[in-house]
Amino acid sequence: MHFETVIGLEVHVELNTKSKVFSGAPSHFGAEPNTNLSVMELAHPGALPVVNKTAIEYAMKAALALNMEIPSVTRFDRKHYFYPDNPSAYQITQDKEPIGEHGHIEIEVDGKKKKIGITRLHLEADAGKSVHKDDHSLVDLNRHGSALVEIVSEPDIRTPEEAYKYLEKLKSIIQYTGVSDVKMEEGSLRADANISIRPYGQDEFGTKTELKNLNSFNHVRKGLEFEEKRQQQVLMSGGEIEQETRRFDEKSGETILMRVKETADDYRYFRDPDLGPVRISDEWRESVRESIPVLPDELKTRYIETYGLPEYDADILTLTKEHSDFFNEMVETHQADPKLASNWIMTSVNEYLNKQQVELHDTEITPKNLAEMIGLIEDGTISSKQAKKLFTELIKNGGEAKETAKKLGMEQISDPKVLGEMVEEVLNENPQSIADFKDGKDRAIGFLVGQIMKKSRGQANPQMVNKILLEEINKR
Ligand SMILES: Nc1ncnc2c1ncn2[C@@H]1O[C@H](COP(=O)(O)OP(=O)(O)OP(=O)(O)O)[C@@H](O)[C@H]1O
Ligand SMILES: [Mg+2]
Ligand SMILES: [Mg+2]
Repeated sequence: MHFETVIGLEVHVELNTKSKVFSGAPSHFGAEPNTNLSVMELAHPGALPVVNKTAIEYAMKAALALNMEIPSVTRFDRKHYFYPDNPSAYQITQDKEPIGEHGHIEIEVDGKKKKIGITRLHLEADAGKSVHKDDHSLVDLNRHGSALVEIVSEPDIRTPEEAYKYLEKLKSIIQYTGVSDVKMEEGSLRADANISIRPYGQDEFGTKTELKNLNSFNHVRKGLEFEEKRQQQVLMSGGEIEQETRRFDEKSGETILMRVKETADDYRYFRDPDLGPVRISDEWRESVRESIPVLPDELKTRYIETYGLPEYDADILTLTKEHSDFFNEMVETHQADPKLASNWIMTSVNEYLNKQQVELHDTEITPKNLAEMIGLIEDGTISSKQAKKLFTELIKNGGEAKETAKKLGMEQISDPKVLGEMVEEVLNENPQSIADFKDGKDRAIGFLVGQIMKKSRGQANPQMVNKILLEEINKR
């Protein structure tokens, strides 16, 4: 039997507001445990929430960037559950009237574009953290009450690869808006994946399982691939899928049962009586819309249409804001050739970042020195082989391209007189190669060029060597 996979993603994004969503306590990452607190987070009797206006605006910004509609009134509800890191025993969230609804983003898989619907985006208070040590548990409430948005996709995703692309695109859009750092490793972006399968042609969805503990987009993809196969095996062997929450185990690459959901959780949602409705006027919504910077899709089109870049390049350059800002500055401020700039960023720069597991701002390469370096290749001052070495030096230790090239003794020899003498010497030393070339063995030229490069310790300008060499051979 053939099955179709159905996937829906829940993504939590922590907003980078200075203070928490319902109190004035600070909310920066990395503080000493239990220092980002106020009476609100501790749920002291009588503590009252006040909604953070910036958090509302950031949530609106994210919603608009995701093509969502924003209603004129949005409200807050209490979602109840007991947990040691939740002193009030409820979470302030939004149930029926979220800030954003009916959005979508466009992804591309194997050259095919596809729209993935986004059901809703709502604003809520993040939870605290329990840290388990030996035989006891510690509670850190620093994250408790930080402004969090949950972005819920429609079950429109059909493959683990589409899920990966959706996350990549969502992350890049949110990053461009500037409302979150979207760093999975710091917990400012977290994803849960819901997945079910059904026989092809069947209308109803199958029973879904929910994957948690996904620490990277790669794990999302791997976890979904495993789960897809596991569910198929269960159905093929006559079993039934249980509605379960499972976690992804990175060591084995398998998903492991955490708990079975027999019924829907009873959160006893009700309107938070301490928080009034938030009214969103057309003017407010439109002023937030205007504050949204150019988003990756628009930038991508601009790269293709204005700079003539292939779609492939444009995609990679717009994956992070840091990359496209870097590229823009190379091209606009330092007049680098767009295609050459793109090539260097996509290959050498990205290879270095992947290998060292760092980000652009952690390195010493700048739009200025990379653009200068490309200029040196273009005007023949350095060879492309030398450029590779110079690049490594620049990205590690920085410096101006020209000066660094000089320091590394890299300037190319382009003086025809000096090159002419070298050609002369090499030809005199290798009469057999000249004869071979005249017999039609083109490979002899390569050998001769190699000898000249060797003589010049790699500094001769190869194009000029080629030209002079051919001229001289033809004279003999
Ligand atoms: N049969 C299904 N197969 C795969 N995905 C599904 C299926 N039904 C729903 N989904 C997806 O599961 C997700 C459900 O998220 P939602 O936040 O609405 O509910 P929840 O996870 O049950 O609630 P909570 O946020 O309290 O955990 C959505 O992304 C939705 O598209
Ligand atoms: Mg949810
Ligand atoms: Mg869920």
